[in-house]
Amino acid sequence: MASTSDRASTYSDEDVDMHALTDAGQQLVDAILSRAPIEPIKAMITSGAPLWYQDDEGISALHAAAYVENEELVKLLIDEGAVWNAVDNLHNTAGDIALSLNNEECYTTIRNAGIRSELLLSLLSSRAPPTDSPLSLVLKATDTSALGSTDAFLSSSLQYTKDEHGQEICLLKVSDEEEVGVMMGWERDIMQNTVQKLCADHPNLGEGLKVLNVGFGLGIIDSLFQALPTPPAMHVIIEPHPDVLQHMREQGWYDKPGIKILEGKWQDHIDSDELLATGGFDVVYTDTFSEDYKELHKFFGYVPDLLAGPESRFSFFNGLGATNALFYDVYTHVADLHLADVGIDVEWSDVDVFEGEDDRWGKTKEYFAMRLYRLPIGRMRTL
Ligand SMILES: C[S@@+](CC[C@H](N)C(=O)[O-])C[C@H]1O[C@@H](n2cnc3c(N)ncnc32)[C@H](O)[C@@H]1O
Repeated sequence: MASTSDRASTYSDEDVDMHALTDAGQQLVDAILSRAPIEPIKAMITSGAPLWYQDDEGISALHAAAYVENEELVKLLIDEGAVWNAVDNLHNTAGDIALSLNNEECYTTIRNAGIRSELLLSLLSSRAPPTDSPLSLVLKATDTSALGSTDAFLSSSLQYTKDEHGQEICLLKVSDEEEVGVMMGWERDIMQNTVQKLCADHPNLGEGLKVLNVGFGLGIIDSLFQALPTPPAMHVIIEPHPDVLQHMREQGWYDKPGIKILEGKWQDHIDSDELLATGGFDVVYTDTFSEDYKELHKFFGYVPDLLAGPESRFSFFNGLGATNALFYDVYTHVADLHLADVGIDVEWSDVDVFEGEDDRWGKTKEYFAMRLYRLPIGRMRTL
């Protein structure tokens, strides 16, 4: 058996400090799970028990407080700097636990902490923090694969094909083993509902709307715009991917009347004279790929200049964070607040994207795990 002095020589001071910290973190989690009174818990936090600690199952103090549904403690932990978006080994945040227990107060406290933190990060990143700042982790695309980097995506090849249900799909080959759907047929309902809400009662529908769509993909939304009772008077599509442009050529999109295709990224065209000379659009929609929230936020800043007037409408594919209920809710609220900042008020509605077909789209649908899609329709606020 090793003597105390042997052990002391085996561990460095840093190891001992780390052990002391993780012990204190574990004691805090255990105390919360055993519903200890709040005063001793406060004392543990004051004496340095780390709120970032997660046990072998990934449970943090905040997860524990959500499990025991202690609203006061959830507030205290958030105020003390608990990490709102830490996930346990089952990929659940504390907010997901509160949601599964129907505890609205705990859930809202954690969700609002997420919204505050994302708004702060976005403010900081708009003032250009160093690119390696840990602060911009959530808003910055750290993924340099074709899934998270536009440059890598644009130099990867895409394949238009049909799935086993006969639906057209557009696939991106990420590696020899993995293919990801850039656009899948299950999104058709979302696109249909979006076009309905953007166009059906638009006062200019009868004379043909002026439409701008960013990102062609399968052309689902563009085909729906073309199928309106009066086809658009002007229909501009911005698309950068060479394989998508080739597909558009093969499908005759370049020859359709009223269609103008701007080849390139929206970032290349958005403040060009060509777009601004249109005098504004009745409808603007954007649904790109491999871009993070920061790019969408930038796009929001151009929308007021793109819209023709108070009847004009804007929508975007609201898919960020949609692998997790809390993240999806946070991104939806952050988008709502950022659009309000540029003078656009959003009406949200729900589209049920499952309709009892949970596994119909298999792995390719993993990026959208929510049952309800939150559909945004924005309009310029009138004074
Ligand atoms: C998900 S698909 C759009 C699907 C489309 N809404 C539909 O109804 O079929 C995304 C498209 O955005 C394009 N894209 C990616 N980055 C872009 C960018 N920066 N500017 C414009 N389009 C972009 C992709 O090449 C792809 O064609």
